[in-house]
Amino acid sequence: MIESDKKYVIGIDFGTDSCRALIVNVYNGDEVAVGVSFYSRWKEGLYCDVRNNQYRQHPLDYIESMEEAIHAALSDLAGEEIASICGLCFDTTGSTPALVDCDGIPLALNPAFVEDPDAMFILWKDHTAVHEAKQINTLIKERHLDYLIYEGGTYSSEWVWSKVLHVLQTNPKVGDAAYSWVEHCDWMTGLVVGNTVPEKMYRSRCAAGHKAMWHEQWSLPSEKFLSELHPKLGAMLPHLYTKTYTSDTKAGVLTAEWADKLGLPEGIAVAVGAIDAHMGAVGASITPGVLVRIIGTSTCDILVADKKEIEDRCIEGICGQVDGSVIPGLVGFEAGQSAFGDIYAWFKEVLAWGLKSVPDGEMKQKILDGMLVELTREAEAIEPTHRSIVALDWLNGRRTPDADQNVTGAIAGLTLGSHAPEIFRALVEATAFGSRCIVEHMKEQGLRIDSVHAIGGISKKAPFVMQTLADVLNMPIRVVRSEQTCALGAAMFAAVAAGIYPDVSEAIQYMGTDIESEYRPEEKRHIVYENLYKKYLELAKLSENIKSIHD
Ligand SMILES: Nc1ncnc2c1ncn2[C@@H]1O[C@H](COP(=O)(O)OP(=O)(O)O)[C@@H](O)[C@H]1O
Ligand SMILES: O=C(CO)[C@H](O)[C@H](O)COP(=O)(O)O
Repeated sequence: MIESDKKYVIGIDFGTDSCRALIVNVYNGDEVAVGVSFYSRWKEGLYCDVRNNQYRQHPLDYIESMEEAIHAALSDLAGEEIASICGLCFDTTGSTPALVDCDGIPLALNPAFVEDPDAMFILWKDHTAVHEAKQINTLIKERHLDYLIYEGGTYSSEWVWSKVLHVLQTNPKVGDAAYSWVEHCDWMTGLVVGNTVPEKMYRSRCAAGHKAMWHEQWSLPSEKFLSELHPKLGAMLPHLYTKTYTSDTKAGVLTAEWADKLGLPEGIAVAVGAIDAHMGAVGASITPGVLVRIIGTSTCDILVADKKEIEDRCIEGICGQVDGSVIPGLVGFEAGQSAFGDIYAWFKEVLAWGLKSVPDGEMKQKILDGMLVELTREAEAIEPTHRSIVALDWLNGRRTPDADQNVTGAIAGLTLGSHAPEIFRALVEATAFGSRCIVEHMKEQGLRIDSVHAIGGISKKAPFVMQTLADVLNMPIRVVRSEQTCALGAAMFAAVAAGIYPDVSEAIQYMGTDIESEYRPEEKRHIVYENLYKKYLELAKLSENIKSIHD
C-alpha cells in the first residue's frame, strides 16, 4: 500500500486500572500519540471489598477516563491530523458485565442505584460468584448439557452468568430493576454509536463465546436452563442476543454527541469491541503456533489455529475456544493465571504492613515505590537450588488448567533463615511454574506452540521475572515492542472497520509492531527448575487436598 495521505485510527484499551487511548497511522503502524487516565473512584478503592474478593467499577469511571485519555492523546495532534482520524475500536477487560435497564443503561447510572456496587460493572477478577459458578456447573452436569464443551469444561466465577446470577440471588432490589446485561466492551461501543438497546446492540463474539457459553450451534444457553438457575435469568434471555459479531464488523459510526464530547470527527467507523487480551494478541501479530502471553496483574495466554487443524476437537481445561474470537476465520484459544503481578503486589503489601502506623510522607512513599525493585535486586543474586523455597501461585484461584477459584496459594520450605528476597524469588518462580503448567497443558491437549511472545506491563518492567519465565519454560520469550499492544490491536480492527484494509491479517501486515528483546533460557538454571517444578506440582496436589478438607 502506498501512503497517499495521512490517516489515523484510535484504539481505546480499558485495563484493570486505567484507560489508554492510542492514535496510530494506518499506513505504517506509527504510534503517534497516547493518552492515559486512571479510574478515579477505583483508585480510591471505592465499591471494592478485597477480603471478600469484590471488585466493582463505576460506569462513570469509564466515561470520565475515556474522555480524559482521548483528549490527552489528541493534544499532541494538529487539527488536520485529528480530522484524518477515520476509525475507532475498544478493548476492555472481561468478563466485566453490568446489569442494565431497557435502554441498555447500567443501573449505577440511575440515581436510585448510584452507590450500589451490584449495579456497577463487576470486574473480571471479582470472585464473589464462586457459589453461583458451582450451581451452574452442577446443573450442566446433571442435565448432561453441552454448554461447556467449548469453554474448557468448567464455568468460572469470573464469567458473566455466575456474576449476574449472584446479584439476582443476593440483591433483589437491583435484580428486580435489571432488564438485561452488557459486557464492558459492548457497552462502550454501543454508547458511542448510539445503540445500547440490549436486543439491538452489537455483541462481541469474543466476549460471548469465551464468557457467556455462546456457540453458533445453540446460541446462548436455553431459557429453560437459565430459568432453572433463577426465573429472572431466564426472563432476561429475550433481551439478550442470538447473533454475535467479530471485531472486523462495523458496529456503527460515532454520533455527533460523542464526537463533540471526545473531540473526534463525527461519523467515523466504530468496530465491534473485544476482550483486551485477544486484541493484544492481534497487536502482537499473532499467527498459528505463536503463544501470546499478556503478562500483567494476571496473565492471559492466547493461541489461534486453523479450523482444519482443530476439526471437531474440544480442548479441555482452558478458558474456551471460539471461532473468530481473536482473528476472524481462525479458532481463538484463551488460558491464563488469575494472578501474576498481583502476587508480587500482595507480597509488597504484606511487607508494607509494618509501615502502616508511619505517617504518609516522602520517605514512606520512597520505600513503597522502591520495594519491588529492591526485592528484585536481591532476589536476582540468589541462585536457585533443589533446596529452595517453593511457592504455589494460586493466590487468586486457578484459571488454567481447569478453572477453580476455590484453590489457594502456598509457600513451602521456610526456615528461620528465610528472608524476604528469597520468598520473593520463590513467588516469581511460582508464577513461572504456573505458566509452565499452562504451556504443558495446552501442548498435551494437542495445541501447537512453536514460540512465545510476551506483552503487558511485566514484560517491559520486570526483566528478572521474564528471565525466570524463560528458564522455567526452557523456551525463548520474545517481547513485543509496542507499549500499548492491546490498544494497537484495537486500532487494527478500527482500520478494517474504516475500510482501509479488507481484513485484520492485512492490517497486521502494515500496522504490526516488531520484537524489541528476547530472553533466552539458561541451561544450568533450567535443570534446577526441573526439580523445583516437580515440588511445585506436589505442593499443588497438597493444596487441592486442603481445599477438599475446607469444602
Ligand atoms: N518491578 C517490578 N517487578 C515485578 N512486578 C512488577 C514490578 N513493577 C510492577 N509490577 C507488577 O506489575 C503489575 C501491573 O502490570 P500492568 O501490565 O502494568 O497492569 P495491568 O495488568 O493492569 O495492565 C502489578 O501487579 C505489579 O505488581
Ligand atoms: O480475564 C481477562 C480476560 O479473560 C482479563 O481481561 C484480563 O486478565 C485483565 O488483565 P489486565 O489487568 O492485565 O488488563
